[in-house]
Amino acid sequence: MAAAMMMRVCGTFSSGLGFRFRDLRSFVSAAKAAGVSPVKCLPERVKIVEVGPRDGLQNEKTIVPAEVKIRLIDMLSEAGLPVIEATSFVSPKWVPQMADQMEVMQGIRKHPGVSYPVLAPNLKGFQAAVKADAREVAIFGAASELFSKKNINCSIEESLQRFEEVTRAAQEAGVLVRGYVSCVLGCPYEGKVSPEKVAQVAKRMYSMGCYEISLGDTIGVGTPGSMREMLCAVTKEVPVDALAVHCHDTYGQALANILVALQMGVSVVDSSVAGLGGCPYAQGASGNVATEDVVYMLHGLGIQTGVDLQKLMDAGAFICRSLNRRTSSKVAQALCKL
Ligand SMILES: CC(C)(COP(=O)([O-])OP(=O)([O-])OC[C@H]1O[C@@H](n2cnc3c(N)ncnc32)[C@H](O)[C@@H]1OP(=O)([O-])[O-])[C@@H](O)C(=O)NCCC(=O)NCCSC(=O)C[C@@](C)(O)CC(=O)[O-]
Repeated sequence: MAAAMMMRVCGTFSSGLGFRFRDLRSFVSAAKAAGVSPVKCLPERVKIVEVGPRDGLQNEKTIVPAEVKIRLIDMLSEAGLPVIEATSFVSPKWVPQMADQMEVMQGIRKHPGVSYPVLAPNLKGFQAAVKADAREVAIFGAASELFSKKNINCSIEESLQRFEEVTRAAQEAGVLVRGYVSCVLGCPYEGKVSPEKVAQVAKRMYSMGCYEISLGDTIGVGTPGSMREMLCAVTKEVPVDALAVHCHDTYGQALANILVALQMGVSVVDSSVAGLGGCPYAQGASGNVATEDVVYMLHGLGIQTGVDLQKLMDAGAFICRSLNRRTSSKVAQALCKL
């Protein structure tokens, strides 16, 4: 009886197919009433959003040639990643590494069924992205005023107004929009960020038409405890099946934080091949969680991703060779010794 109830409770909350609880608290209460632990619920399939070619490379001091970026994206497509963030349409004065965005977009082999979103902070970036044939863009805001100012040179409110222009234009052009909220578990300039502030910004971005909101622990300070608290607040405002988590691994908490998010019904995870990455405007931010490590954990939990781990590691080895860098993926380090 309890097992059947658990199947029903977990199935509706975490599959992302039929979210019937108003918020996470209702779900947890229902699970407890059924005599089952809500933390045992995991999705059957997770969508991995590979951010290596953008988030992974944007902070590299030496310019990576466009042909290397193109080869990396092609290898990631071959590894079965369903979403690969390809580049950014931002100011080349702010992020010189992404100045070759048009060449990259024109050089990659677009696999059917794979999405290649690009960052677009404003209408100018959106229009350039459309010219480059992007079918999906990502707008990127923050839950911290100081980070917003440092990263995109405007207040949170000004950024949301700019994003509304982008989402309106995108709707007219039939382009999908994903939204990022940065600093959801802490800010390099302001310190603690309140879960309610994160929920408020996420709600605004979801209401203006973002199909998915990626919650960024930009400097990797979160723990499973703060991740749970933040998701409790956000799931009151945005359906859990429209949420993704984007964890940097500065304090070694990323996999644990992702596991908590999965247990709470999130089924979209951002990660970066070889653990490359870091935002140029977030002091102290280290790399994103490595895609290899996320895939290894998910497959170990019996969760499908559609990703071929060996081909993914080949892509990681390729980019590390090109950057003359050791991989940050523990899984790649371990398996390469075999
Ligand atoms: C937003 C701006 C442009 C504002 O920058 P601004 O200087 O305030 O912009 P502006 O409107 O005053 O324009 C200044 C100049 O930039 C140009 N410009 C204006 N817009 C564009 C554009 N889209 N593309 C190309 N050029 C642009 C514009 O044409 C003008 O050129 P000028 O007349 O001087 O020659 C700037 O601050 C910027 O580009 N910031 C991007 C910063 C960035 O890319 N950060 C990293 C990504 S976010 C991140 O990594 C976090 C994330 C997403 O991964 C999640 C997480 O981990 O939390």
